[in-house]
This record gives sequence, C-alpha cells and structure tokens, in this order.
Amino acid sequence: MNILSIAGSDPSGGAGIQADLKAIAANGGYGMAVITALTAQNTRGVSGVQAIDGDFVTAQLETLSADVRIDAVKIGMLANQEIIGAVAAWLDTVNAPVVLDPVMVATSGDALLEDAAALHPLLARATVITPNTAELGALLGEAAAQDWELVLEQARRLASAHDVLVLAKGGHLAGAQCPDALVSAAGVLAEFSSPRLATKNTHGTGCTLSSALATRFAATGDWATALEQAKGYMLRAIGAADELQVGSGHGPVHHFVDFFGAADPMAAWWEDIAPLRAGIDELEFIVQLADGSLEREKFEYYLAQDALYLQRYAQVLAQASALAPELDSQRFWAKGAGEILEGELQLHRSHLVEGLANPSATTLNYVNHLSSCNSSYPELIAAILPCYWLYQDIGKRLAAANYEGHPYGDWLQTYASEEFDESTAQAIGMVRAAWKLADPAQRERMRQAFLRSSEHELAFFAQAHAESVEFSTA
Ligand SMILES: Nc1ncnc2c1ncn2[C@@H]1O[C@H](COP(=O)(O)OP(=O)(O)OP(=O)(O)O)[C@@H](O)[C@H]1O
Ligand SMILES: Cc1ncc(COP(=O)(O)O)c(N)n1
Repeated sequence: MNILSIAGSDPSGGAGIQADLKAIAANGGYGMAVITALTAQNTRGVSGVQAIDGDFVTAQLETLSADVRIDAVKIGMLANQEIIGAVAAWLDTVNAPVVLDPVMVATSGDALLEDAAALHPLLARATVITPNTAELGALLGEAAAQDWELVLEQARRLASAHDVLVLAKGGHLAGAQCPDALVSAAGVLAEFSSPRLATKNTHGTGCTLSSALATRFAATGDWATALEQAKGYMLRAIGAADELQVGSGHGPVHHFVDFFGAADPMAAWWEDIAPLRAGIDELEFIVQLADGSLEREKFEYYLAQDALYLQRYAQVLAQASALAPELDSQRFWAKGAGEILEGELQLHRSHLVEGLANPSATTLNYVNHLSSCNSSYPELIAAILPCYWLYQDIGKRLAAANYEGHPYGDWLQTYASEEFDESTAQAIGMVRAAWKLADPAQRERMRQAFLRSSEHELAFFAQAHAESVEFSTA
C-alpha cells in the first residue's frame, strides 16, 4: 500500500513528515512524502518555519501522482493559505481516501498554521478529519470542549457541516481514559478508549495516529477496524516512548516498538521457570502419562481435580475479560472461558466414571492464588498465563509420545493442537502488552503472579502421586 504524507518537516524526528513515514512503515505501508514546510524544531518547541512555495508543493504532488498509485493520503501541517490552495486543487485530480490532521499548534504551543478558517476549502475534500479538542473548537469558531460529551457533539456538527467523518480525540481532556471516536453527521460510528499513560513523551501523537489510520484504512477498507488497529499501535508506541532518550522536552513516541522495543520480558519469565519446567518433565505423573503406564485411578484423580480447577479457571478468565482495557483482549478472555466450559470440561467429564470429587488443598491453593490477583488486570492475566503456556509446552512432548491405542491418547492430543498454539501465543501477547504499559512495581507483581502460578502447576501435576513439592522460584 502506497501512502502519501503531505506535511511539514520536524528535524527532531518525532512529528511531521518524519513521524508519518515511521508510522506508515511500522503499520505495513510504503511511505512517501511531499514537504510543505521546514521547521526549526526540537522537543522543546519550534523556533522557525519556512514554508515551501505553493507552486513547488504542486510540482511535488503532480510529479508524484503522474507516476505512482496512491492508496491513501495523510495531510498534516500546511502552514499557509497558498499551500492549502495548492493541495486542495491537486486533491481534485486524485481519487484516494484522505485523512486530514488539521495541524494548527504544536504540543509545545507554537503556531503551525496562520488561520484555522483557511482550512475550510480542504475539509470537504477529506474523508476523515482528526482534530484535537483545540483544533475542533477552532474549526467551528468555538472554544475547545472540556468534556467528552461536548467533544462528540462538536464533532457531529463539524461532520455535518462539511460532509466528512470526524475522528474526535480525547487525548487532551482530563481523566484516566483517552477515548477516540469516529463521528459522522448521524452520530458516533465507533469508539475506542485506552488508559491514559503517564509520560510527557507525546510529541507527534497526532501525526502518528493519523498516519497509522490512513495506512490501516488502505489495508482494511474499514474505518472502524483501521481506528481500532491504529489506536492499539498508538498505545504501544506511547507505552514505549520512555525507552527512547530524545531531547529534554516532550520526546517522541517509539514508532518501531513492535520491532525494536525493549528485550522481550516474556522470554525472561520463561527462562526464570526453566528449572521448574524441568521439574515437571521429571514428575512420575508426567513420565507415566507419556508412556501410558499411569494407573487409571491416578489419572482420574488428576482429571477430577483438573475439572474442579477448570471450572474456577473459566470464572477467572471471565473476570479477566471483565477487566480487559480494550475489545480484543475482552473478546479473547471471554472466548477462552467459553471454550473451557464447552470443550475441555466435557473431555474431562467423559473420562470420569463418577461425579466430581472435592477440591484438594493443592487445587484450592492454586485457585485461591488466581483469585487473589483478580482485582488487577495485568496481574490476573500474568497469573493465568502458565496454565496456557506450560500445557502447550508439555502438550508438545506428550503428543510426541502418543501411540496407537494409548490409554490417554485423546487427552495427550488436546494440548498439541494448532488452535491451542494460537491461543497461547495470543495470551502471551496480551500479557506482554499489559507489561509494557505497567510501571516497574506492577511489572514485578506481574512476574511474581506468573512465577507463583507456575509453581502451582508443578504441585498440581504432582498431587496424584502425593509427591512432596519443595521447589520454589522465589
Ligand atoms: N498520555 C496518553 N496516553 C495514552 N494515549 C494518549 C496519551 N496522549 C495522547 N494519547 C492518544 O494519542 C492520540 C493523539 O491524540 P491527541 O488528542 O493528543 O492528538 P493531537 O493533539 O493531535 O496530538 P499532539 O498532542 O501530538 O498534537 C489519541 O489517540 C490519544 O488518545
Ligand atoms: C512539522 C510538524 N508537523 C506537525 C506537528 C504537530 O505535532 P505535535 O502537535 O505532536 O507536536 C509538529 N510539531 N511539527
């Protein structure tokens, strides 16, 4: 997908053309750039602007579109009326979706456009306009809204006046959430909210979001999907902004967080439990389960405990869904809960001759640990993770040991499916995403929750043989 940014240059690389090209590439597009203005700028502010001649902006645009197919256009800083006229005239000659970020003022407070009203001829030519609250007010000739209801109301009026979609952004409001909504003349089409991250490094968020949105729309053809994806990317990029050390003012977001973010914490956690994983492999229960020599009575004891555990585990997944900060993870954990109740539990019950036993102390310890994490989403999903990850890992080896006529063959197969691999990868991804947004103390609590659950897994596998478990990763 070829995405064109028409915008100003920010030498500090956090906003403008430089941010756009990074965000386009990070979202899978091929970025192109027509420069409207040079700025002398750093993370503390703008000290000078030199606009490009309107004729030369036209020359750049026409030369480009004479040769290259353009799948989406993102427009940023336009500096003055002459450039706005040049871009408006060129837009009449192309047929591509246009995301217009009506850049007027930098995060630092410096003016980047002479007059808000000058943008009016461009508004009807855009497909989506992405004003922040100040820009939204200025485009309507009103004061900036201070609450979300009024932002949505203003966005609806702007959409109606110019027959465009408006992306209303709540990043500048007070509150723990940063809501964004796609608004048409008819009202809100889609709304996505994310937690507000505590960082001063938000230089270029508007440029980055609008470029990601244009790129994701070119790829998906659906604005709501594009916004959901762009917003998720934005949150990850802001979440990793403090990893970069650029300037002393409002630093940039980490555009390539998905490629070069900090060393993967999940790999470190997995290493932390390496001795424990080896311990599970050596348990009599696992060895005998693999070779088929496990007494049925012991298998049934394990299954009965596991059925009791899974019932509670499904409730814990449902709680994770209830706490999830956005739609994808909300859906994922709810689906996991549903699959356990409809699938795994059935399998267990099909092996059990009699009704369910009482939970053992080992089982209770494990579910109590899960419950103790259930007021914090990041800790809860960290505690949930070992049940996915360890089973997927052991499942691979057990499936390899399976043979025709194995007494527990169907059970050995359950945790070695591609679907289970996929769910495990997603669960790891969700914990990783939550970790990136967490502060250091919370990250450590997440790690502890993960380690404790891993220990409970070991004890759980050991309980049918009543082996004493002295292992601790603490
Ligand atoms: N501290 C934050 N935590 C999470 N998301 C944020 C934060 N600040 C901004 N965002 C998000 O970044 C995106 C850009 O929003 P914002 O309202 O800041 O736009 P903008 O004002 O055009 O950007 P800029 O401040 O760079 O000019 C929005 O999705 C917003 O929710
Ligand atoms: C060249 C240029 N374009 C746009 C912005 C606005 O970005 P932000 O409001 O995030 O500073 C900027 N600072 N510089």
